[in-house]
Amino acid sequence: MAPAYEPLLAGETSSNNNDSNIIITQDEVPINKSRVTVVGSGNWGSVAAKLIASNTLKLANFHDEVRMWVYEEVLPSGDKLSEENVKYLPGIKLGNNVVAVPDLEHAVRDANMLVFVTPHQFMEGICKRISGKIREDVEAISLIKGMEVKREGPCMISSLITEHLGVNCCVLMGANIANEIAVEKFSEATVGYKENREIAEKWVRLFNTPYFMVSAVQDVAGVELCGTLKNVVALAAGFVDGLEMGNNTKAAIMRIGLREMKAFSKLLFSSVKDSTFFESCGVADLITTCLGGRNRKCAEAFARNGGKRSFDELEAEMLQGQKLQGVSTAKEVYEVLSHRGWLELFPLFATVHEICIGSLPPTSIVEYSQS
Ligand SMILES: NC(=O)C1=CN([C@@H]2O[C@H](COP(=O)(O)OP(=O)(O)OC[C@H]3O[C@@H](n4cnc5c(N)ncnc54)[C@H](O)[C@@H]3O)[C@@H](O)[C@H]2O)C=CC1
Ligand SMILES: O=C(CO)COP(=O)(O)O
Repeated sequence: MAPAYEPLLAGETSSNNNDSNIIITQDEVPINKSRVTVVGSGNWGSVAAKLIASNTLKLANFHDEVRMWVYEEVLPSGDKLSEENVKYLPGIKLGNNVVAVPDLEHAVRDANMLVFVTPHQFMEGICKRISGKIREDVEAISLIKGMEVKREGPCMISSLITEHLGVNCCVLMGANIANEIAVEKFSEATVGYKENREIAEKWVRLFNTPYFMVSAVQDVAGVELCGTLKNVVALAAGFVDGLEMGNNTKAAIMRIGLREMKAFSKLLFSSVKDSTFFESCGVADLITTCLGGRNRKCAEAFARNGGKRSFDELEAEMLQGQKLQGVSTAKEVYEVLSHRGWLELFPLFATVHEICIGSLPPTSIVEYSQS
């Protein structure tokens, strides 16, 4: 039997048969069809479902239907989120083959490809709820930019998924502001994988479209740390914008931030590759987030208000249910830095957290970050 990730043969099309797990290729070789569930239905989660659903219709080795777990608070009575996520992605059709499922266990139980894309703070609870309730052959991918800090040390979200669910977990990160991809503007993304290149290629095929170009690198930690840490630098860039310090200052902050991202990643995982920082997940994501992301936007407002309005207040007012990842990531990074005695090595990361909690004024971003 050919593996499910066997490249498609020319002329091969979807069988459109949702009732069977087996299809027959032109060579009469039966292959397993994969079932995909997206866990999360926020701004990026909805766009990810749209990308995937456009491909499962075209690719023969995937079932057409894509289930999307919808946390109950987003279900306005009577609205079908499978057509449009009126709260987190209004005005965009996700595809008729996206099925919104409010029950988490029901959403994941038949899938052998799980795509995790929720704000990072909810992932541990989600993993606990589905542990032991998923198929044994599940492959997972995390699109989540963030980390947890445990007593033992930092824990990336892909590791959290692997530890709780006992499954292999790739990551997909990149310069991917969701609202731009939703209207099919061109962008790139990076899949990070540990060992199994064929699984990574299967994920690439599931996400890749003419306007969303995906490539894979063997550096799961590097890719995930890039996506996670750039949110801290984006806050610094937002402070600079709020203080109207200009483009040169912002570029300087981005350069110092990139240097800290690389140094921190390599101190945590010696396997992290320099080349990863030149992929979409690295410098490109840093640039787009510092120019147009939500973390930048809220940090700009925070600085304009002289730090007098909290991030929680600004998030609720400006993002209407969407979640900032940078403020909690800055805290998590700070905990690692203090615990390991690295605070002096990472002045920008440390200063961002101290500004967020009100220990330093926003103007400190340039005074302290350079030392
Ligand atoms: N939005 C974007 O442009 C991009 C986001 N990302 C990353 O993707 C991840 C998810 O982001 P988004 O989809 O944008 O989410 P979002 O920022 O739109 O957050 C809202 C989501 O959180 C859910 N939620 C709220 N309370 C919850 C709870 N108690 N338990 C479980 N879920 C709850 C909501 O139902 C909704 O699905 C984040 O790590 C983010 O950094 C990555 C690339 C782009
Ligand atoms: O990760 C992102 C773009 O790649 C989005 O960043 P924000 O969460 O700051 O909007």
